[in-house]
Amino acid sequence: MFKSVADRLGFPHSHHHHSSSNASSHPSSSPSTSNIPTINNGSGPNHRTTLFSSTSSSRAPSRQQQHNSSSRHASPVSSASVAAVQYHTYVSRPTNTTSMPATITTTPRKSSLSVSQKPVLPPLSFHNTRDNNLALSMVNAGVDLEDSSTSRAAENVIVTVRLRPFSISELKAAGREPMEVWAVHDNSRISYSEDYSMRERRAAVDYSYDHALTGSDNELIYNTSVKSLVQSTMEGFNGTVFAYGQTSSGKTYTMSGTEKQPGIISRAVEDIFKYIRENPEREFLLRVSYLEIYKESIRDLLSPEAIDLRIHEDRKGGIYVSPLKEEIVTTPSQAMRIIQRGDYQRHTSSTDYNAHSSRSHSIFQIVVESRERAPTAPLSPTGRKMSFGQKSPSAVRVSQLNLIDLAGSEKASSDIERRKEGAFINKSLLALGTVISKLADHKGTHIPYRDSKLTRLLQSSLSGNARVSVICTISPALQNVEESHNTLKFAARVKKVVTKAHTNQVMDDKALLEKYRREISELRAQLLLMAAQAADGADGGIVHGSGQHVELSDLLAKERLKHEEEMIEMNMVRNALKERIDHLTKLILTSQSIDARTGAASSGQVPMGRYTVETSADGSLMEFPKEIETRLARKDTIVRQLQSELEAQQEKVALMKSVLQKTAKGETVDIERTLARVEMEPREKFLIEKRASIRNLNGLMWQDGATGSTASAKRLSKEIHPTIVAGGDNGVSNQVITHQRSSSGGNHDEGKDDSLELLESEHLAIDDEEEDEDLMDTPWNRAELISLRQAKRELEIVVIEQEKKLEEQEKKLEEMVAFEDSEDFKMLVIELEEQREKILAMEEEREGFRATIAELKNRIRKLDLDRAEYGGGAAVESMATTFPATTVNISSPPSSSPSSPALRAAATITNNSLTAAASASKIQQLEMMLQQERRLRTEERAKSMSRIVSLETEVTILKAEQSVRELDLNS
Ligand SMILES: Nc1ncnc2c1ncn2[C@@H]1O[C@H](COP(=O)(O)OP(=O)(O)OP(=O)(O)O)[C@@H](O)[C@H]1O
Repeated sequence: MFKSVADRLGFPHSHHHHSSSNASSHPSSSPSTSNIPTINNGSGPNHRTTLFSSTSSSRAPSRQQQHNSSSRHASPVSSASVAAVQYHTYVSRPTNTTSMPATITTTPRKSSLSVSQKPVLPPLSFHNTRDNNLALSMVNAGVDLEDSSTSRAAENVIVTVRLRPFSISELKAAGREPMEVWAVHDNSRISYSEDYSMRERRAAVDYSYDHALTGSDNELIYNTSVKSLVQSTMEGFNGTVFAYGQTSSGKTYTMSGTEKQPGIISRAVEDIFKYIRENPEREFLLRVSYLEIYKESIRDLLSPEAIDLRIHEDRKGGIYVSPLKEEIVTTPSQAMRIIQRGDYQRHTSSTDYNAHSSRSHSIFQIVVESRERAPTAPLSPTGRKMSFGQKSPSAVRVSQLNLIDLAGSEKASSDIERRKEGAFINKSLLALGTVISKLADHKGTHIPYRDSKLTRLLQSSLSGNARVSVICTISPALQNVEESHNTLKFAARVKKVVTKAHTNQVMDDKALLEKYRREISELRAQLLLMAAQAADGADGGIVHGSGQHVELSDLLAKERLKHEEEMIEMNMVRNALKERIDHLTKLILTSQSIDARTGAASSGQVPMGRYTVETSADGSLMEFPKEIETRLARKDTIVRQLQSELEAQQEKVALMKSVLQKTAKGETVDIERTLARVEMEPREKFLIEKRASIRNLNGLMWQDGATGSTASAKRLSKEIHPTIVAGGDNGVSNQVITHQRSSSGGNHDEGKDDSLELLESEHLAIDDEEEDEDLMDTPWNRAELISLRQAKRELEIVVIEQEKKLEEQEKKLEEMVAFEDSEDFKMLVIELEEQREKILAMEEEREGFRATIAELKNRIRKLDLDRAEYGGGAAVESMATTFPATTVNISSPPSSSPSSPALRAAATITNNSLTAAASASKIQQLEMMLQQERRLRTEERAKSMSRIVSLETEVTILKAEQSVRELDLNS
């Protein structure tokens, strides 16, 4: 975060300092006059030397630098007045100019400088590359080459105290009427409330700040305390905003806010883009980084896996963190997404005091590069001279905005881990307090920035070249009064710290804006050069005399071919160049591009891809966009592969699950077939992918032919499909298309197999050594072409194999489908239905029998009971009604009944027992019959069941095959 910026902004490590503060934040002091900035007319210490130059000048110029140096430029006093200054020239001035103090003005805005205030420059002259470093060192020494670097007047840190409302838990703890400890007056003073000082008998206190605010309105706090600082960041001055205060006092609420009350960070981001929109005369490049200091170690919130982030200091005293990821942003939403990503990584936990307590200090940084927009240079075929006569581009202004959410100080926590974190937090806040006290003293004593990572990182801002706004948050609760009072004291001390921001101008490759613009220009020039060459070629520049008949015409044909091949290559290069130009142009923001992009965003388009910049250990930007892009692309491919693999696995699991469920339900499933189906799907996908890549390869080889170079296309096609092309002199592309269609499947005409086989054998037979030497001599990269062909061949073979397999499967399926349509199948289904009905009927019958048996058993039991109690007459009677025929036979005729009651009784008993015995045997007989019947039924039922099962199996198989077939057809 501080790396390249600090590097760029280079603050010396001097323990300087500041003009005395006029802050009057002392207890019981009268309202402050601190808002009036100290005016420093430039006699103050000039402690900025921009690091850029020092770093670059100390290095041997790289090839790129050497090359660029020819287009590096330092513009004169007023760029408009010297429109004739050439882009490739730079200004030379006597060396003593470098010792010239920066022009200091009391006007904060750079644009208000008048020409007369600037040092008078000697006439321009041309220089070699080495002189460029001189120009740079002047920038570093604070002398801007276009117009002098602008300084703001020295000013005190802007201090705002924010008293938040009672939280629900505080209200609960305090009962219905919590005591107001603090009273805010005139939006700038804060004192004990009368209530509190009377009840607690406390001596009155009265602090004055730039602003003292209450309530929950984040817009208000942004507008009063931060907005102007963001504005000046856009104008080229560094800005740092931090929230300081006890845990749960409202720092995160202030910096990040909520959905309804967006905090300072998102408002600043919005404002930055608004500024770009409203300033069409400049172009901008924004990049952001986000880090946290957790337990005294630094973590990159945008690249959490990065380890060993360290604070470095360059020779000029600039502080930076490395390695640290910076991402270029082109829309507010992109910036917000990055912040969200970082927030997600941040250490927060629930503590005794705050459910979402920030356990780390976080620093979000936006680096703003900007420059006056040069009118688009007319393109010249010679490239390097393209800017000749143009208005020279101005130097790049670089500034940074740091938005810092500190972790809150707290009393000992009940949780051990929290207590450990708390110790780190308190220690670094103590270090911050000490640094602030020393800075506020203005005694020039040693400032212990190195006591903590936090103070070390804030060193650049606190030691001078930044506008600083501190928001001190306090809780209204009685139990926090001591902590709140400490915060107010800290706020009063900070108020005394004075800083003096100045714009930082860079004319170096470290300003990405400059680098990208230059690259764009160079690419454009290359494009033009190519166009010119192409035009030359088209003019027939290859005709070498005439009259030598056959040999010459041969030569001519060869030359033409070569030329056409060169055209192919040029087309490719041109496309690559255009793409790169497009890409770089997108990164540079102008009011128009922002508008266009917002339009695109609102129509749901993604404006652009990710773009990151990394920093090397020495703080210089290592910018390998292409490498990063390829790395990202590679990563993306891997992710895609993994995703499709995952999907395939998930599908498998789902299928197996459904199979299991079916089996659990007792349904029959053919596991082998299901597995086969599962295995087949990825293969299908693979096949489709392979086909697509073959098409791409073909496309790559043909597309240039289509743009006019038919001869070379023919040659290429000959290389790849000799037999196909051999026959036809015209309609090459048609043939190719036909071939592609037949090989891309879906069309199963007779010719297909033949052509595929032909292709296969052909490819297998082709030997690279035998290839047309002429073609290989073309600008096409020989190795690349060979490997391209190799890849194509391999892919085609794979496709052929896969297609064969597919076809076999299709055949099988067709057979199955045919069977499904056949009479046999219909009969099977009918039979199945009949069997089902039979089983149902049998089951009903069985139920009837069961009822009868139950009835019989009941009666037997009753009979037995009757027999035991009364001899069983009633039972017999009831038996008689049930089985009349048997009863008649068993019972004796009524006429033979004995006359005497005793005899009659005896006879009845005998009769009854006889009847009972008879009916018992009858019952036994019946039961046997019943059992036999039951056995029969069971057997029959088992038979039907097994038949049903086998029929059902067959139906399941058929259905599965049907669906596989559908899948095939669909794919
Ligand atoms: N001005 C305010 N208006 C309304 N609610 C607020 C305000 N300030 C803070 N809060 C609420 O108080 C609670 C604590 O605030 P916050 O998390 O911002 O504290 P913090 O100082 O960041 O604490 P820590 O140092 O533990 O992270 C949150 O629920 C927050 O929404």
